[in-house]
Amino acid sequence: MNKEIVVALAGNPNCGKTSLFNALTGARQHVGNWPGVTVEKKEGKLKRENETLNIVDLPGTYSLGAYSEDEVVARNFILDGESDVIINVVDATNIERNLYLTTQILEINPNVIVALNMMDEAENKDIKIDINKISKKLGATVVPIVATKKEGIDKLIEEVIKLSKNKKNQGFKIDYGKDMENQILQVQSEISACVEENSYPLNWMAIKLFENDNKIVELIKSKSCGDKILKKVEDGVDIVTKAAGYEPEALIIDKKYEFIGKVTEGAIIRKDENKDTLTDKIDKVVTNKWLGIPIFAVIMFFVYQITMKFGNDFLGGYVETAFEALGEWAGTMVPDNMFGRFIVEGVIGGLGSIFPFVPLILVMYLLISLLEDVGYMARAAYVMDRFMTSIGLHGKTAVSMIIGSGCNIAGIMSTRTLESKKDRMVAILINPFVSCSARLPVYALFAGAFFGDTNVGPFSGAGIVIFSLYALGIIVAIVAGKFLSSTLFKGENSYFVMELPPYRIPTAKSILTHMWEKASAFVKKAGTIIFAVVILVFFLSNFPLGVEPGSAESILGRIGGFVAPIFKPAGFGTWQAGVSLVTGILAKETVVTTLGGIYAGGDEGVKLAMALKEVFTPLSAYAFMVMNLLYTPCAAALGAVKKETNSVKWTVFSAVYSFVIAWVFAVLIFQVGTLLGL
Ligand SMILES: Nc1nc2c(ncn2[C@@H]2O[C@H](COP(=O)(O)OP(=O)(O)OP(=O)(O)O)[C@@H](O)[C@H]2O)c(=O)[nH]1
Ligand SMILES: [Mg+2]
Repeated sequence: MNKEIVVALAGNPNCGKTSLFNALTGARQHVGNWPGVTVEKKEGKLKRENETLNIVDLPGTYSLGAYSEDEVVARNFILDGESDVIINVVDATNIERNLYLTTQILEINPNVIVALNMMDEAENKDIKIDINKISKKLGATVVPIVATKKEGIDKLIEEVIKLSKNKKNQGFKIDYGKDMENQILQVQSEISACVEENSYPLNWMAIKLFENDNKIVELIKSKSCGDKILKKVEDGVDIVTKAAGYEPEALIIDKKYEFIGKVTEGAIIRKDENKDTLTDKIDKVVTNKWLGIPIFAVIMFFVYQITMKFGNDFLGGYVETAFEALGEWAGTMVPDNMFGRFIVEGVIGGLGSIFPFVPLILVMYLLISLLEDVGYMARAAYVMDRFMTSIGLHGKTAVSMIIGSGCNIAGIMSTRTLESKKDRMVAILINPFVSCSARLPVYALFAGAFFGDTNVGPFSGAGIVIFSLYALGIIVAIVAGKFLSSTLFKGENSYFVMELPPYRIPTAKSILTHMWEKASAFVKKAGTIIFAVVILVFFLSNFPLGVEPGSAESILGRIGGFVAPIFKPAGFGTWQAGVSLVTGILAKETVVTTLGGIYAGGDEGVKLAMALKEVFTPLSAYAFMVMNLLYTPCAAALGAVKKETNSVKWTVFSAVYSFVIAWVFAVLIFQVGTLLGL
């Protein structure tokens, strides 16, 4: 049997690596039109005749001198020589800058095929590229592709297999000039004299030492004669600095760009370089200093309006009717005993209370992935970013918050792009305040019941309420972030300018893929954790045997009764609300299924929304929604906090401090509201 060919996909952020990965392997990894979407490596297989290619999608990186966790993943994979061939994905509209990484990769591993991606965009922009010329001067095969349309993929695979059978050992060398080369040689021989086994090419290690590359410096330090080598480097730095007028670190970068200049010279012809593109024109407005944030707010306002009107009132209505009919039908079919009630009240009542909200979640995801794929979300992150940097928070935090508005777990994971540990901790701890899609059903249920009939002009009152919660979540996150970073996580402000991708017309396929992903993720969640909670709630509300099912005397009632007093000052001190918040920690959707399960046990045919109107007022309902917005993250999100912080202490902190903040807000809203006579 043939050995698998390991192929790494490396390239700058947002150049289309994951799109290519999906095209090669048939996977459905998340693609998004902004930098930093992929934060960990993903593997997939591709079979071609009698070859098996093991393709590895890596996070994007501008260079191999990486600092943030996602970049380190890419860097280590390339440096550790784990791949037979590296496909270096290069954005054809931005070749010069992308080639900087290419030169770095080639220096460590000459087995590189350049996949010149986004050829369609280059064509649209009238960029003419002489591929042969570039390929020849670079000394690597260049294959033009369009990852999203699977163009050029076959040729690419062919070249990869060809190279894997005929691997190069050496071959790429940039001339750093006489003085520099001389010093590199000397350090090189110093290394070879005393470091017995070398994991990397000597020449490369010497260059990295002059580049002051952390990892290699550390590696050398760990050797017995490390100090001697580093002294040699230090001397070399002085000599080169004197001769060249500037430090080797800068000189090496310079020479790389000089090389890139030669590679691209006469091979790329651009038209109208100074003309403002449409992207520039739109950006002047949407990233405007004063208009940026209001525009973002207006867009999100409409997202929640459409979500409520179309997703909830329109589509959700059908699902609800279907489940009601199912419940009625099942009611006539099942025996009149515990089992029958389990089916009708437990399963259909419980799960049936959440399914009408599925279209709502999907519509929101549809809108968010549209905004993401078009490139707007990157602008939203950019304007929020500017604001957050201005109050002393790290920029990339905004990106993780925007990703968190789909799912906090993804948001928390995306903080891997933050370089400083302190910034990252802050970003992780505040992420759950940003409202995620799992909390939407809770809002939709309550906002629909209490504010559904109030319209403000053409706008849905429930939609406005939900938008206000989203905005509140972001504000609380920012304030908490400011607080944490000026108390527990004091540190230097790191500066970061976000790169804006061009606007792109999203493909129907990518949007549908997102939808499909979300829908199947939801079905999976409904079939596992949510279903488990539904069953648990049913049994706990029916035991001990002999009590009135779903009463305060049941086990469920007693658990709820135990926590309920805490929420009395917030206006929802019922055992039912209390217990739903407890189960909500398992998965936020189960707040709805728990209430559904409990109130389905009451009067025949009473709809959940009706039942809630008996026990909540609009004010206490709003306080309850705010509680849901801000309190303890769900178990899976806490799991992500644990994984990313690697600390039980901070995970517990995250669970507790958000609960306290949520409680304070809920109580304040209820008490102040009551004083105002609401
Ligand atoms: N027009 C066009 N768009 C493309 C092509 N390849 C990728 N894209 C788009 O470019 C954006 C980025 O694609 P990704 O595949 O997520 O890029 P990536 O390199 O994995 O990005 P990171 O994981 O953030 O580093 C998405 O909006 C894609 O739809 C292409 O060949 N042509
Ligand atoms: Mg990616």
